[in-house]
Amino acid sequence: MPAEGSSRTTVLAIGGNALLRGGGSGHATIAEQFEAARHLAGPVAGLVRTGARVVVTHGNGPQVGFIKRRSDLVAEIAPELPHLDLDMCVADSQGSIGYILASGLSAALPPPARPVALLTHTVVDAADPAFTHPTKPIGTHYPRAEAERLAARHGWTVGEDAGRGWRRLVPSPAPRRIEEQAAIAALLAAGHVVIAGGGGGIPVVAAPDGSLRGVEAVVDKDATSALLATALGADELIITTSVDRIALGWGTPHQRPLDLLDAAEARRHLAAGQFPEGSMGPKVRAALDYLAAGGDSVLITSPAALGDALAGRTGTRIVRTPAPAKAADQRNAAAAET
Ligand SMILES: NC(=O)OP(=O)(O)O
Repeated sequence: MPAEGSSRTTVLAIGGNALLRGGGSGHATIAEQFEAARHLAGPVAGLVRTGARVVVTHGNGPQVGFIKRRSDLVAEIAPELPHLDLDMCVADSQGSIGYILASGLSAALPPPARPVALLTHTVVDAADPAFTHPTKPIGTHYPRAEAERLAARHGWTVGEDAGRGWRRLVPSPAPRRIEEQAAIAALLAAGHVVIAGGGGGIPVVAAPDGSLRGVEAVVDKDATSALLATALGADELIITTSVDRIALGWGTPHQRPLDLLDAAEARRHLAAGQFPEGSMGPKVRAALDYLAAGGDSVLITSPAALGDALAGRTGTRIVRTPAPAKAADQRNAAAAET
């Protein structure tokens, strides 16, 4: 529970993959996912103990693809069952992942803080060009030939996913508004750890009468996390990913981890192609969106390193204002040696 009068707010984004690591194949058992959630809960509880109000957002890239695939396969043997469009699949994933994360957090949070998983709708623009240009990888990674066979059979768009295999690609429009923003703020003020914006939010478009209609898309959870952090006036956005720190020259003999950089440097490296699409690119772009909207600081690190990163021992911090050159050089040089 935040200290009385505290208004420090942190938005912490967790990738859908983070719960699935237990299974080497990326298909962890449910028990392994609950175990992973218990591991994630420790650093979140640590944040809460510092008095922070914490919103946990999460990805669903693998899970939403599994749910969609299940629905498509069931259609072949039980065609009477309702088909699930992507908005339904995202809603399903928010329920199941929210359940798993809340379970892990419940055990770790200092009383009387309690987690609340909130179904969250993300309003997108019906005219977003992303609807005709699918880029968001979901579900299982396949060898190229298998992905192309499935694409031909089911009418999927498929593409290579950052060197990790081929996956189904779906539209990923930019998030414009979080429908439950005020409810999230109220839950935070009441002392809850709020799990929200899961899977980037249930993708909806708004009709002129204000009603919401689900659409066939999966919104990028880092983009939604940045928008939510901005909307809540959060003091910090933390984006967790598969590495402890981001790096220049990733995968080359000249790879250099980054400890501290400012928004202008990050923008320059992004434009130079240092942060690939489908991998670090969307995370750095989300960080820059948040900083451009007035946020002060973004921390990028892995879930396992989160505790150390919060203590300043690892992680990459991107700050809005120019980092003092000497301090940044010293910290990046030290990072390169580790
Ligand atoms: N929705 C989303 O961006 O999920 P991942 O981060 O798991 O891909």
